[in-house]
Amino acid sequence: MAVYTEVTDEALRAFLADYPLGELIAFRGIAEGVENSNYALKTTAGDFILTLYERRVDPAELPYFLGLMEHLAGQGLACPQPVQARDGQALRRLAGRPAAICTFLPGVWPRRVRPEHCGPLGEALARLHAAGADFPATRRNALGPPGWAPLLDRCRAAGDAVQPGLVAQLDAALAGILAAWPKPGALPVGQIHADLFPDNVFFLDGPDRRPAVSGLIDFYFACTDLLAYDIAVCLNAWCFEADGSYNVTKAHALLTAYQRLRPLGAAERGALPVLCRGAALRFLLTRLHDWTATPAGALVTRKDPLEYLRKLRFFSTAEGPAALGF
Ligand SMILES: Nc1ncnc2c1ncn2[C@@H]1O[C@H](COP(=O)(O)OP(=O)(O)OP(=O)(O)O)[C@@H](O)[C@H]1O
Ligand SMILES: N[C@@H](CCO)C(=O)O
Repeated sequence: MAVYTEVTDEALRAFLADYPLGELIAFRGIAEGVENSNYALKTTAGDFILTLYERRVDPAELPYFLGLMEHLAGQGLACPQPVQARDGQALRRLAGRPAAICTFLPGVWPRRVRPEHCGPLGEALARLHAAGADFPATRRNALGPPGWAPLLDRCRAAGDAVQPGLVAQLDAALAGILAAWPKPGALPVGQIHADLFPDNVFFLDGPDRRPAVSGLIDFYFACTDLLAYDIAVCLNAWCFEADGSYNVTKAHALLTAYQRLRPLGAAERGALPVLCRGAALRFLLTRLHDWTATPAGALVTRKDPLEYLRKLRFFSTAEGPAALGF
C-alpha cells in the first residue's frame, strides 16, 4: 500500500485552488508503489496524479526529477508532465510533505512480460536517452558503484541470516565488479532512468494489436550515469523467467530495438556484462537492505533479494555477446 500521508477532501480542494485545473470531481489513493503516496485525481480539466514525497526522496533533489520529466515530456516522450501552479511552481507542499501534480498516463504495466514487450521497451529507452541529451542539470547516481560498499556494510550483520555465506559472496562479487567497472570517460554518459522495471512502463495495444509503450513513470531514481547501465537494468528486470532462466529472445528484442535508434559502441558492448552484474548487485543490495532493516508489519512491501543473486550469477558466467542476446 502506498498512501502514507492521508489527504482530506478540504485540504485537497484548498491545494487545488492554486492550480488552473478546474474543480475536483473525485480522488482516490493508489495502492501500488512503495516509495511515495500517490493519489489519482479527476478534475473538470482531466485526470492527474498527485504525489506526496515520502521517506527516500531528498527534497533538495526534487527540482532535478521534476525538471527532467518536464524536459522529457517537452521532447515528446510519454512521461508524467509536472503541472505548474498559478505561481509557476510545480513543487509545492501538502499535508506537511513536498507535493506535485503530474499528468496522468493511460495504459497498464505488464504483469507477465512477453518478448513483444521488449522491442517497444528498447525503443522507448533509446528515445528517453536521446530526449535527455540536452537536459543541462546533473545528478550523481547515489546507488551507483561508490554507494554499493556502504550499502553492503549496512547489511553485514543480518545478511547471512538471509542465506548462509551471502555476505562473503557479495564481498567477492563487489570487488570483481569494481575492478572491471569502466573508467570515467570510457563510455557515453547521459540522463538515465535507472529503475525501468515493468511496473514503471505502461502499454496499450497498438493498431496491429501488438503492445505499444504508452508511458514511462517513476523518475525518482533518475540520474546522470552510463547510458548502457540503463540497458543493463532493463536486461535484469525484463529478461528473466520465473524459473530463473535468462530469455535471450527477450534480450535480443530489447537490444535490437534500442540499437536501431542508438547503436552501441564496441566499448559499450564489451562493458555490458559487468554493467549487468553491477545492476544485479544494486537491486540485490537495496532489496537485502530493505529485507533486513524493515520491521515486520511496516507498510513497505519487501522484495526478494535472492532473485538478484541468481541474476548476478548468470551474468558472472555468461560468456560472449550471444549469451547476452546480441
Ligand atoms: N503519471 C501517471 N499516470 C498514471 N498512473 C500513474 C502515474 N504515476 C503513478 N501512477 C500510478 O501509481 C502507481 C505508483 O506509482 P510509482 O511507481 O511512481 O510509485 P512509487 O511509490 O513512487 O514508486 P515505486 O514503484 O518505486 O514503489 C503506479 O503503478 C501507477 O498505477
Ligand atoms: N525496482 C526496484 C525497487 C525500486 O528501486 C526493485 O524491484 O527492487
